[in-house]
Amino acid sequence: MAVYTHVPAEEIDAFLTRYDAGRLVSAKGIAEGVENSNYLLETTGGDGTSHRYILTLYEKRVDEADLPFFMDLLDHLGARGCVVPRFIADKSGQRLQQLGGRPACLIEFLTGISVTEPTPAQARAAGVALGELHKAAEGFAGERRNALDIAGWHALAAKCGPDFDSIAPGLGERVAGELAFLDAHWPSDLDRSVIHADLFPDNVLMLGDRVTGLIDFYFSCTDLRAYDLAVTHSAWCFSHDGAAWFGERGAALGSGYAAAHGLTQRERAAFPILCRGAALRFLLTRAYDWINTPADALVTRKDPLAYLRRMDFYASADPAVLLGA
Ligand SMILES: Nc1ncnc2c1ncn2[C@@H]1O[C@H](COP(=O)(O)OP(=O)(O)O)[C@@H](O)[C@H]1O
Ligand SMILES: N[C@@H](CCOP(=O)(O)O)C(=O)O
Repeated sequence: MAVYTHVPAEEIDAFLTRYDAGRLVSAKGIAEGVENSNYLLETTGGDGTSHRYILTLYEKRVDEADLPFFMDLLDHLGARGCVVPRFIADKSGQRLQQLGGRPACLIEFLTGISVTEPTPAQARAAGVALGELHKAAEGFAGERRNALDIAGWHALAAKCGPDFDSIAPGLGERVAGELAFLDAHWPSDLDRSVIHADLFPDNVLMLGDRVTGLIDFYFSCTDLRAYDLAVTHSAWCFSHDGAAWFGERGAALGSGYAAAHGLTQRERAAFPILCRGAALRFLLTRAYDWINTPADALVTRKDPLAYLRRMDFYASADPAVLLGA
């Protein structure tokens, strides 16, 4: 469960009086997620209708100064037909608040379920949604540096230092070797745009094969567009432990993305390296969290080694099979 900051229900009820959002009926900490504290709120309006909202308190890696970028991006994407949640303004037009000593926002609740074992049809729908997101992001004026780029990976690796080997013997050496490989081979000539950068199945809400919501844009940034597809590939096309790769999902994801956005030959050629980078990025944040998560946080830490297995797979896979024919 990701709740780092505990807010009593009375405080949430008082907080809600700033909004035209009704009175609090229930507030529940949300089990999923690792970055922020999230509550699902249910309220009743004056006419007796009930409403649901997400209350997010920003922790850890989210810098308060970046919140206007995320808000503007979701306004831009929402206005262009992407199913993304709105940040809700209070009675004075303010969207960014403070609660429990943290920056906090009230956010539109979107229906849908996060799939745990995506079918190829669902992977294709995710590819289409990512392609449409990239199309909709064209013309967005905001920019945000990716704090988790290669320089950021080096910095994280240095912070984990000797603790890597407490996760698995030899892990520090593996990470150093992969960083050296990526330093030498990371492409610099591919198109850049605003990307989601964390489009895991738990950040895509679906009903059947239909995408009903894209959430959790708190890693979104300006970076290589095809790197976003690589992140999504690493998250959607493997078993949770990273031991099994599902080629049909990869082909479906790739064909959905290519149909909605298009993928150049240079992006296809660089794809295996982008996937190695994506695998290392999540290995590193998971390893850092494995070592540093506070003991009293209600959060399920994610296994770094599940991303070491993906990294190994990408390093040895036939590049031609990753996105299908
Ligand atoms: N706008 C939303 N509509 C519906 N559910 C949401 C929304 N935002 C978050 N959630 C729920 O909260 C969970 C955690 O949110 P997320 O933004 O992924 O957290 P974190 O940033 O901590 O990883 C999601 O998996 C989803 O179940
Ligand atoms: N997707 C990352 C962790 C970030 O959590 P999320 O709930 O925001 O996706 C991972 O799986 O390591």
